[in-house]
Amino acid sequence: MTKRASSHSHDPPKVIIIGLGLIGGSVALAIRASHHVHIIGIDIHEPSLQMAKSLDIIDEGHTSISTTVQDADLIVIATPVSKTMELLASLARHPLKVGMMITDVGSTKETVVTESERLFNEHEVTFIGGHPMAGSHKSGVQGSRPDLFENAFYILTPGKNVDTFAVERLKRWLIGTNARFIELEAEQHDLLAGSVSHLPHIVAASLVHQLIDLKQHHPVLSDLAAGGFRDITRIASANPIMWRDILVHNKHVLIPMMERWQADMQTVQNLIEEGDDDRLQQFFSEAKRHRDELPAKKKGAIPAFYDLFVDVPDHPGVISEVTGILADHDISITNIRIMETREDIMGVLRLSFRKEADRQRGLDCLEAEQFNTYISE
Ligand SMILES: NC(=O)C1=CN([C@@H]2O[C@H](COP(=O)(O)OP(=O)(O)OC[C@H]3O[C@@H](n4cnc5c(N)ncnc54)[C@H](O)[C@@H]3O)[C@@H](O)[C@H]2O)C=CC1
Ligand SMILES: O=C(O)C(=O)Cc1ccc(O)cc1
Repeated sequence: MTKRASSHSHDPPKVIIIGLGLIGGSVALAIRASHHVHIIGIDIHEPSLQMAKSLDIIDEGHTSISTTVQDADLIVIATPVSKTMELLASLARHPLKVGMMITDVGSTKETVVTESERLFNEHEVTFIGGHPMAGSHKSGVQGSRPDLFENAFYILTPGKNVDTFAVERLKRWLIGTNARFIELEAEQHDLLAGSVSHLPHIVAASLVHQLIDLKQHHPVLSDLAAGGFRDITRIASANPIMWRDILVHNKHVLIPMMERWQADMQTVQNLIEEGDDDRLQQFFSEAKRHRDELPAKKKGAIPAFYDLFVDVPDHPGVISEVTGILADHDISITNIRIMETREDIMGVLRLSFRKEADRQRGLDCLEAEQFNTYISE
């Protein structure tokens, strides 16, 4: 169902965000940063709406789509994918403004794009699938940031009936994300996201499951599972409902990938059993070569951090001196780690920043205080 525009021409455009979590909130903030708009948030969880309102992410909030959608110029659906499918069906039953646009942010694209093509076939509205390839294992609107997608790939999957002007229009809406837009076929998107994001997520969760079993007999294991284990399993702390939906909607990609994964595990097992040292080493060196070739600074499904290394003399108080200099210049760091203590009693601090600009400012002010800093890719 579509209807003619009814709002007054001087009213700011109306943007509706359905699902005010980490991603919905961050998209709202990015749109607000670049447009004069009225933003309506819709979420079944009332406290999320209140939080979004108090953080000035939305202008008004509602717990159902009801009548609010009819004047919308842009609707962004930012719920777990199965809910997105239901919401698309529900939107198609509502009167919508002619020429308005709907997009989503879900981690899988094919089922959503196919469903939208079926539902909006007769409507004068445009649906373009979207997937910002950045985020976090933390969920909820309180973690929203306008720069969450800065420099990240933001994949758009326009269906076959969508023209290039509509894609440009959506990019303009999302310009405040400062993301790098690329267009892919939904099918290709799901294959690639399956490989770099969905399968690794299953593996991370499965590693944690192994730990649960062993921990029952060896309580000290939790303490030992710091460092590498924490890094490789960080994503297993993400929202289980969201990940359940991703697996359900990317089933046909993930099943063959998991078969391949199991075959690879079997191969490694055979090499160990056969004592084939050469091929075992080859297994690791080939993986290392390809891993080392991955771009270091680009944001992808695994967020990159901007690291700065600082030589520090090994004396008490030096760490607070470094962090104090950064705090004095109002520069936030996301992580700090003592890398090594060298024989010549110098240590190395690794400081992680969220943005390249922050790292550069950090470098400038630490160098000004006579610290030796360097960047290593
Ligand atoms: N978390 C991440 O890092 C990324 C997530 N995505 C995708 O973004 C989408 C949202 O993820 P997050 O923001 O992380 O989740 P979240 O859990 O932070 O937020 C989801 C929000 O949707 C609301 N919601 C659920 N059902 C609803 C319904 N029927 N109507 C209205 N609101 C409803 C929830 O109350 C919640 O506030 C998912 O489809 C996910 O696949 C995409 C890129 C990155
Ligand atoms: O936290 C991380 O490293 C992520 O990989 C976040 C993420 C989760 C789901 C996506 O579809 C995209 C990015």
